[in-house]
Amino acid sequence: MACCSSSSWVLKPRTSAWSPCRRPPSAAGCRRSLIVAASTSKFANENREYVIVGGGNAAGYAARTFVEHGMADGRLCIVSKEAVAPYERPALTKGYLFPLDKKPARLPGFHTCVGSGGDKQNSEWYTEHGIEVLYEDPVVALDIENQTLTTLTGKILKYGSLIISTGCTTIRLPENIGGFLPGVHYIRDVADADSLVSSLVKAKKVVVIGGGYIGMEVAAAAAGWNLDTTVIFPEEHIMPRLFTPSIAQRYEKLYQENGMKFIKGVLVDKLAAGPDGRVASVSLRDGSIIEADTVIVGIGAKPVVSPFEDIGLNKNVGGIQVDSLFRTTVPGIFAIGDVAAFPLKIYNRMARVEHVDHARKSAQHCVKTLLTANTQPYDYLPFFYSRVFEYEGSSRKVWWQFYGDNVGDAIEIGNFDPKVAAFWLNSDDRVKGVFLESGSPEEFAILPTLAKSQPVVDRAKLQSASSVEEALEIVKSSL
Ligand SMILES: Cc1cc2nc3c(=O)[nH]c(=O)nc-3n(C[C@H](O)[C@H](O)[C@H](O)COP(=O)(O)OP(=O)(O)OC[C@H]3O[C@@H](n4cnc5c(N)ncnc54)[C@H](O)[C@@H]3O)c2cc1C
Ligand SMILES: NC(=O)c1ccc[n+]([C@@H]2O[C@H](COP(=O)([O-])OP(=O)(O)OC[C@H]3O[C@@H](n4cnc5c(N)ncnc54)[C@H](O)[C@@H]3O)[C@@H](O)[C@H]2O)c1
Ligand SMILES: O=C1O[C@H]([C@@H](O)CO)C(O)=C1O
Repeated sequence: MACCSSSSWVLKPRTSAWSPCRRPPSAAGCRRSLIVAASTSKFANENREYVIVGGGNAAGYAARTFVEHGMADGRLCIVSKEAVAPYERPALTKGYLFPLDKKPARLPGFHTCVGSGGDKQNSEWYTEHGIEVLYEDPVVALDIENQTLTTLTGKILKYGSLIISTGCTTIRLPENIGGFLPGVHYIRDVADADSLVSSLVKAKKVVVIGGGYIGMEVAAAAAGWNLDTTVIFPEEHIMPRLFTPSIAQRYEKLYQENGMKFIKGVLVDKLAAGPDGRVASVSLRDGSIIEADTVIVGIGAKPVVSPFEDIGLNKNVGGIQVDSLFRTTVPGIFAIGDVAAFPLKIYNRMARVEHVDHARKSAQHCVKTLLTANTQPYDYLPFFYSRVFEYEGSSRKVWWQFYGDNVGDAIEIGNFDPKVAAFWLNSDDRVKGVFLESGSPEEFAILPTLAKSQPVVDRAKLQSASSVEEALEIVKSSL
């Protein structure tokens, strides 16, 4: 069989609307055409038809979609800053931090796409599918005119189409207040998680700074290690961007029952080192000092836009601006996952979503658009979740999911025994967002339909529901 296109390694024109041949190439055929084209090119061996920058969650799902379309073999290159093949990042603050005697998750156990029931794509999987992966060699420069990328080690990669999936990086406390001391941890990748585990094995007093996702997941993990743990954050309650004060209070009580201490409404002034140079204490703006041998900081993340600023950024939500097909303002260049500022069609606004469901779905949608005649706009329903206290022997596992938009008034039903639900209604009594803790699989499964359909409900009837089951029935019957 002839290769899909004898010109498959001749770079395509930079248009986001080109439609390549869709016949699956034979692996051998494609590799032959690579050798022929490369030897005649000015950029010998440097031409790549499709390049993905970033080897994270979105990249793993994008690679799978290339394979599904028969367009990976000999055509796709992933340039990664990390040393390992793409993995399901959420595991790092969940199974990865289980106590060492409670079977913690380790690679290769959670490479993408196992988090959604797909193949475990380890490094051999990429080799077998003819995908070139450049590890530990971040991209440091982009030349839009010449369609080239430069990596840290000096490789110059000429691309046909480029997908940027550089994700986010952790926001750090400044060095001059002790944010870089030994024993102070941030957690974004598997190397960070390993470093944290090496501190936890000898830790006695842990301070967690930040009351968001990282703070709550890492604090729950520290409880599993039976460590004296204090969580410090500037707001009134945990998870301030999503939880209502009342929902937060229920979770805080559960954490306190597991030995956690909270210091709320205060900012950190300084982290100080002991005689061994490691962090020894955390001073707060109110003058108090808390001893700590291990500090974990989770104060948010920011999109990694460098060195891609010239492509066009979104001023309001940050990140690289794309349209509903993940096309940037430069033809042939796309952005997906945490770094992409995209039109959130359902709410008619631009958004950046720093959660794994969007990373997976944006990757699939973008690659489908690139490889087929797809012109269907991305129509995303925001989905966030967390799971804590999952380790064997924990007295109470916690699993919540949220779909939609947390705008308007929240109506809360249930006693956290273990279920609780919340429904956000706008001024027209339309359901905008739904939250559920410890629901059954069937109950969780109905949530996206409720949030997507946004039914108008009888507010008084919903408020008087005596159980989560009854409340869900009321909303379902309004569809
Ligand atoms: C600890 C943790 C736990 C999380 N848990 C959950 C959860 O439970 N549920 C949920 O919905 N979401 C969770 N998230 C968020 C979720 O992991 C992200 O939304 C998702 O990983 C985004 O995928 P991405 O591919 O856009 O970015 P990432 O997965 O961050 O991948 C980006 C990759 O690009 C690399 N990179 C950056 N710059 C360059 C460069 N110049 N050249 C080459 N490579 C580069 C990075 O090293 C990284 O490997 C969690 C995040 C973290 C950090
Ligand atoms: N289950 C999940 O979806 C999940 C889990 C872990 C991480 N993540 C992702 O990882 C990234 C980082 O998470 P995160 O928890 O760091 O961010 P976050 O935005 O969820 O929480 C940041 C928290 O930091 C605190 N804070 C902010 N500035 C501070 C300061 N100067 N001093 C002290 N506290 C301060 C606030 O309490 C705030 O709630 C995000 O993209 C997040 O979506 C998601
Ligand atoms: O989405 C997820 O993927 C990982 C894990 O399931 C992979 O095995 C995890 O902990 C999630 O929350």
